[in-house]
Amino acid sequence: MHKNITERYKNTHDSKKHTLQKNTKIINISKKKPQTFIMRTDVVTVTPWLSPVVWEGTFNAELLDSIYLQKNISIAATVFAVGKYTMFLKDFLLTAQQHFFVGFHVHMYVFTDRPSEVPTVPLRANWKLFVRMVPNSRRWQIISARRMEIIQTLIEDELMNQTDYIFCLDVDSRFHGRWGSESLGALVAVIHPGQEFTYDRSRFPYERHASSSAFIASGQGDFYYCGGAFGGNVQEVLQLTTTCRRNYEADAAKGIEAAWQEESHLNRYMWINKPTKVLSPEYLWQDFKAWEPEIRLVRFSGVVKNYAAIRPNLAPPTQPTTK
Ligand SMILES: CC(=O)N[C@H]1[C@@H](OP(=O)(O)OP(=O)(O)OC[C@H]2O[C@@H](n3ccc(=O)[nH]c3=O)[C@H](O)[C@@H]2O)O[C@H](CO)[C@H](O)[C@@H]1O
Ligand SMILES: [Mn+2]
Repeated sequence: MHKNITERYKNTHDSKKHTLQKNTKIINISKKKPQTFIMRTDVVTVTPWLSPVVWEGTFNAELLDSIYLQKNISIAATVFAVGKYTMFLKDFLLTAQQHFFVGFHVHMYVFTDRPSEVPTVPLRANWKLFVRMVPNSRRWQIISARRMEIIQTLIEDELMNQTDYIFCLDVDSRFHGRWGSESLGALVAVIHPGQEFTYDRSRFPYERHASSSAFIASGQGDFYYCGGAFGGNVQEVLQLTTTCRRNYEADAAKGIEAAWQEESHLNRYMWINKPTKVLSPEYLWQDFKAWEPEIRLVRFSGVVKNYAAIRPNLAPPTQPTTK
């Protein structure tokens, strides 16, 4: 791996001025793209547990691709389109072709109760699309939360030892910019766009009832992460989905549903098991929000939708958040 990278960049080095020690694995690319290494100072770029927080301007996409392409990795993605949400599939899939892991092996899993409504879109050469049946439900909360169980089963039955990474994405969204190898990590969370990333954590809409297994006490927690995009390697995402599913079901058996369903359980999980990579809200913005000054590029964004028209039961979110 290092040999090829070194070769790729060796022409950019002035070997007389920058002599690398024999066999060194440190590659001096700062001469080629110095701007890559001027860290952003307007945003958090590393967590207190030393995981990177990925923003435009903090990474070299070409270098990262050259590292990961050599590994011949495969990436699975899941997207659920149950009931009327099939209307979002076309734009989701078309824009994913343009921006999501371009050049990599991508296996896209579409879960739906209406397979006849899955649009036919031209696929890139190294893409595969799989359509899987799932039941509908009378409550959108259950459709959303059951994703954890279905992803757990998918990994157990099909992806383990076959696929390297998986990302689990909301369908009511479109890609607008690169989402690629910079996002890869063992356990990957995305900072929720609706929660101003500068907020005090006491204002985050974590589940605040101690009776729920998604409970996070006031003063605790790191970031508020979104349920609409998360991922990692298949082993880690199996742990995550298994735990969130178990906790969601344990709550349900007690008649409890956390404030934001599986998103609340995901936040609890990510607080206990720190993500090894955190993606900025560039990786899930919302179309109705103006870009904040910190947002230099929106990569993936939720479309504006009429909740009452497309959800099987009611209703816009009732919580006092910007979700
Ligand atoms: C941006 C973001 O992080 N959004 C999260 C947020 O609300 P959202 O308002 O984004 O939730 P949503 O309506 O998009 O539902 C989540 C997802 O469930 C699927 N779906 C839902 C309803 C339905 O009738 N059919 C269907 O297929 C679909 O893939 C959708 O994208 O909170 C939800 C749980 O409270 C989820 O955690 C969402 O991911
Ligand atoms: Mn959504």
